[in-house]
Amino acid sequence: MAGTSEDRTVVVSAPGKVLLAGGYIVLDRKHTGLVFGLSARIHVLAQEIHTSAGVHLSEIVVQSPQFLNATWRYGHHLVKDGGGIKVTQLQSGTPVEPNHFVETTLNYVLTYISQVDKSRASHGFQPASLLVLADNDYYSKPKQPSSTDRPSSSSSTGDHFSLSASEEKASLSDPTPSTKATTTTTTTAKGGKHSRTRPRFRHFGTTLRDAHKTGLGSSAAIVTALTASLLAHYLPRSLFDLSTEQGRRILHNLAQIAHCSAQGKIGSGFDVASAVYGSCLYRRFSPALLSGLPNPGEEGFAAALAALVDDDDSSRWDCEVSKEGVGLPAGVAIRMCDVDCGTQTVSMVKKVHKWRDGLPKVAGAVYERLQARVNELAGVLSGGRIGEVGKVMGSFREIMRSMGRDCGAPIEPESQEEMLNALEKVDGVLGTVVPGAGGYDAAAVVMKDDEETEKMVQGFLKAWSKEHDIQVRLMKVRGETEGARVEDVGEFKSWVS
Ligand SMILES: Nc1ncnc2c1ncn2[C@@H]1O[C@H](COP(=O)(O)OP(=O)(O)OP(=O)(O)O)[C@@H](O)[C@H]1O
Ligand SMILES: C[C@@](O)(CCOP(=O)(O)O)CC(=O)O
Repeated sequence: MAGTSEDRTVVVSAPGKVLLAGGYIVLDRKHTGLVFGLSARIHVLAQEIHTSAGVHLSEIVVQSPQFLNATWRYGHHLVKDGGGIKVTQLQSGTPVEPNHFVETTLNYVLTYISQVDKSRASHGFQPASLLVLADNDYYSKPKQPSSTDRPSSSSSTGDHFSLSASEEKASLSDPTPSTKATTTTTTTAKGGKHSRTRPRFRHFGTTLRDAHKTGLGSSAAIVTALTASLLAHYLPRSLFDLSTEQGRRILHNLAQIAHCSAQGKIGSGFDVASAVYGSCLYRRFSPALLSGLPNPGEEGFAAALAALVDDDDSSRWDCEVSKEGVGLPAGVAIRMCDVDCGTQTVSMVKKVHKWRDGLPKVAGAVYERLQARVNELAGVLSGGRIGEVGKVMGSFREIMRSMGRDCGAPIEPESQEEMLNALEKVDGVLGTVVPGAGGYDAAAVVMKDDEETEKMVQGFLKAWSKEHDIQVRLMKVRGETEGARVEDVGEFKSWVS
């Protein structure tokens, strides 16, 4: 929670997503998608930077301590003719690659703040530090060195499993059970035991560019959490309060606009919607909504942005987020299997759209069939009809596969098909799917939520990995209904300066 008026330290987190059913069709306002929020969250801790007496600093610093070369420093200025606030990345020492999502979000959110809080004109933006902490499942595990070359001491340099200074900070001083590091014991090449500590936010030993994403929607989660933490840090509660319906609407609208701009395209926005609201049946907003908005820095941008974000006319913001009829049966979980690959969604969407535009009637009928499965799946899951999950998911997969064949996009590649078919035979597994756009992103498994099933699935994936010389693993992440939330700063106190 934000503290007193002097202490504006705040942590906001936003969940990742899994579009269980509705990929492609959800790009069309006629249709909806069934999206679940995930327990993997991106947290952003916003705090003031305290400067020594006489030192004047106006930087906003964003840092991702889990990656190499991931500190972005920004200066900012007010652009004439209502062009809003623009940030400029400052370089000192080793050049740092720009972070387009972070920079764009700052442009939009600082502009919005300066427009709705007139006192900003006189006192500007105090320097702030924004720390991004992503749950480990957003990225594939760094490759484990083979047992013969694994160093025997975890302090050796270059060992991705050793603790970086920041990891030590997190794992050693985190006070609550949920943030405590877990210790696992492995057998070394010489047969000795070797303990290593797994911190809550691990260091991936790579730059962000080289990290292997698992496809949980990191950009939507970071844009949403960064937007919310900036709003909560700089604005008084009377202007932004995430616990209210109005606060969530402001967050949703602003994050959607910033995310679309950073992506350079207008996706359906299901990922930002679930980052804000959690699991839901989602109908997209009309893309025309954003067409009249000037770009950051252009004349009239600030006023137009604030008017659009604050617009509560539902005929303009015509997206629909329905949480009713979305849920999971008791004792059932959505889990994810990382295949350590990742997918180029954009090229897949192009192929599907080319096919749809060439054969509108055929495609229309296929989309209708997919929509029927989306609705059925939502009904079966929220109604607790466990016995029907497999059939509905199987039928959804079949139509997606056939659409993929027709348009030449690997929506359910053969390797995934084979693995999922075999996985569905494991006791306790109810259904599987390659979610979202499909391809090689992490696969989703709807399964019984008990230790026995988890063990069997893990055993299956281990054997499958060995047999096929790949790395497939059951991630810790699970479907979760809650959206963006303010976290207890106390849980992050080792990161507060
Ligand atoms: N931990 C992080 N710290 C800072 N920026 C991040 C972090 N994680 C993601 N980003 C930003 O998000 C971008 C990744 O966005 P992209 O759309 O490629 O992936 P994604 O949203 O995870 O994709 P998918 O929907 O397939 O999961 C990065 O280039 C970076 O700008
Ligand atoms: C293809 C699409 O419908 C879903 C993409 O989902 P994902 O990024 O693969 O989870 C695109 C979109 O909805 O923006």
